[in-house]
Amino acid sequence: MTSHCGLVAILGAPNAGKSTLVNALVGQKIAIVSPKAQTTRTRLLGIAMEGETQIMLVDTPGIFAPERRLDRAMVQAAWGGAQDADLLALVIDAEKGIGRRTERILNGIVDRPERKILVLNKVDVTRKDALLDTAARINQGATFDETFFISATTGDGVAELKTYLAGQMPEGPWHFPADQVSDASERLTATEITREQLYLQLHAELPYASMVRTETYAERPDGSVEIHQQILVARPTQRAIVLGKGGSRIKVIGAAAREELTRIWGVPVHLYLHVKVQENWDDSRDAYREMGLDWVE
Ligand SMILES: Nc1nc2c(ncn2[C@@H]2O[C@H](COP(=O)(O)OP(=O)(O)OP(=O)(O)O)[C@@H](O)[C@H]2O)c(=O)[nH]1
Repeated sequence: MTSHCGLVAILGAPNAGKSTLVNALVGQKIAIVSPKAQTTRTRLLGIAMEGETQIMLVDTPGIFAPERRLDRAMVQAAWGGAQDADLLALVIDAEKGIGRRTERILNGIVDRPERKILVLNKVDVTRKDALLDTAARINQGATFDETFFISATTGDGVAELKTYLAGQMPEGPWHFPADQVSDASERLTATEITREQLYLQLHAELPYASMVRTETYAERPDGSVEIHQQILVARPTQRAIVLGKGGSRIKVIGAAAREELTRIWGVPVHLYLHVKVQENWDDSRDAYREMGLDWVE
């Protein structure tokens, strides 16, 4: 049989469920998911296999009106991820419907030559009439070749979507070995998993003002992995929040991240976290490079 391989760009407003969908299509967690919008910062490739077809999925940061430099860089990464795609998939939170952000993306892709599909997500929590109404309204523009109704969390409709995507991929050799699920390095995975725990364990504004940096990653002779990470925050008050009373919160964050990494890699992980105050960390080019983002003026 001839092999097929192609790139699908997953677009959508923050919180639409793009990362959850990529994980569902890959069949394994590769992108971090959180109830907070704008969790996804960098371009990350998920790799799904269906028979002899390799589907590369670009999980882009949710596109929104950028004001801060960090946000602008994320938007730039999002559109970069959509370049060279064989197919564009717009994911919409069906329960919320079409907001300004989705409209902006729609305007951005309407004239693009690629095949486009509409994915209405979260059908598990959406009323049927609202669902059909949203689908009909968006399809008035005749922008989309197909419409899918899915739930990325329950898996409803995901297999059909995957089969469809596979059928759209052009003929060609695979870009990755069949058992590879993502293009993220171990370092990046470690960074992302700790960042996910920061999002999950902390509330309020703090996570947007923080950055995780993996300083060292080393395999020990016994096969386990030792990782040292810095959590950069902008102010001493934020440091105190991350640490928690007597260091209790950083302990919980570290333990959860360590467990998750051990589960993903199947080897014991030793994780050391240090919280560091660095004012204006988000104004440094180095920080952007480490996050996989381009510096924007
Ligand atoms: N009920 C329900 N919740 C979902 C579904 N898919 C995703 N979610 C939830 O929606 C929230 C956002 O999901 P993500 O996958 O992080 O969304 P995203 O579009 O990648 O978000 P950004 O990283 O902000 O761009 C999470 O709390 C998910 O658990 C679904 O099918 N049904």
